[in-house]
Amino acid sequence: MTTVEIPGSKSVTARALFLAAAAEGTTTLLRPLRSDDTEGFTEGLRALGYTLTAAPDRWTIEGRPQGPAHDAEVYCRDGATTARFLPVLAAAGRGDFRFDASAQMRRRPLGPLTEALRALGVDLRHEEAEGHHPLRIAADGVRGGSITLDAGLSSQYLTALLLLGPLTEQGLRITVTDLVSAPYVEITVAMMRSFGATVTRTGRVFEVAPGGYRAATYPVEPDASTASYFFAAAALTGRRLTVPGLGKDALQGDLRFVDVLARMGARVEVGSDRTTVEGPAGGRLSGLTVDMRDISDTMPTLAAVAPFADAPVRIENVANTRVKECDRLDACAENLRRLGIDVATGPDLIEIRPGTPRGTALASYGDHRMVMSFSVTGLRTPGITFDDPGCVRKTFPEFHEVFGRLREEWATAG
Ligand SMILES: O=C(O)C1=C[C@@H](OP(=O)(O)O)[C@@H](O)[C@H](O)C1
Ligand SMILES: C=C(OP(=O)(O)O)C(=O)O
Repeated sequence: MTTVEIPGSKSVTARALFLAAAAEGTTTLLRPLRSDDTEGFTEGLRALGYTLTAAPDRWTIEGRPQGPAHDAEVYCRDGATTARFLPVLAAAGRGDFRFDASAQMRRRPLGPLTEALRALGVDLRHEEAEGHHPLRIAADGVRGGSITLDAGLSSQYLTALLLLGPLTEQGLRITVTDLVSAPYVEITVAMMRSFGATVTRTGRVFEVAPGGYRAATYPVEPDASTASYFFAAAALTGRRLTVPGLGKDALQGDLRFVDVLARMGARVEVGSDRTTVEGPAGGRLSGLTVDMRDISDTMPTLAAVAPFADAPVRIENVANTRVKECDRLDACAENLRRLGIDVATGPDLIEIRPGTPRGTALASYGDHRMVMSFSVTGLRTPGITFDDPGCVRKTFPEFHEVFGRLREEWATAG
């Protein structure tokens, strides 16, 4: 049996960094993710005037409940958590702030979030395209109140506003008209409570009380989206693989990817503090139709193993994957076609037909998930290469070493 240690969750690390910065007192994060996204987040916090000490598995952050207090420029790199959460932290402070991001992140929308901030009285201006980075905020605190939000394109808009709630004078009442990636909001609410905030949800209405956050010692759980590549690898090769640290109490919805693998014929055990997947003999997977609106970061993982199923794999309700690091529906379709697989896409779906992939050069699209997903295909298809394998640095800089060791272990075991 194989055990793979997965690095910390990007989503949990980003939220913990925000909460630590906003809290009264000194927070310690245990086993945070060290990757381009989280380094971008800490670099942004430092630019905003926060003090962080980063030993490898232990970061400490001095909170500043009054928020950033001097003018600053922040470069958010490719990270949407950085690009969507930090402007909100700045808005709660005082000063003139400018935020910019990479070309990839500049293309990704944040209009519903910046509109909501304006509705709350924040003086915010997009420098170039409306609803996109770069942007300027002349911050003078946020009074709070009631807003309506469409989070149908990204749950991160709602997460950012929820995080802001306790930092407002009067609290926030957010009525959500649509919500994609809903489990990420559950992570947000659970973590806000761990840092002392009061949040309630009644159907589509979230209420957040004022009163700030309290520092905590916070252990970061392993990243469930990253774990999906290893679970898929076991499913595809008929092996048994365990990921410690992700069990029944895990915060991340992406762990539900193992339920998809179970429907495809894998044996899945979700224990109190670990999850094990055992692929069917010979990796003979079943086809299926699955709605991935809640867990769409794992859509490319499924797309990459789908050709090996005995019937079509149809993934529905994933329109939002078109506004990620790349247009993931088109990118997956292009790469599957390069592998010789028959595939169809619609505005919000992809259908992959069974086939035998032929090894070839694939396009990375600067998207870590494209590279990690099709590396799994490579377990059964020799000769797959990528034009930009290093883009895994966004969430898992050591991916190729760790995945390579797994390949070797399995090759030796026969
Ligand atoms: O809040 C978060 O940490 C995230 C939310 C999801 O984004 P969307 O809500 O934009 O789908 C997910 O895809 C992203 O990787 C991380
Ligand atoms: C979409 C992703 O990242 P983000 O939105 O946080 O940039 C991802 O990690 O797949």
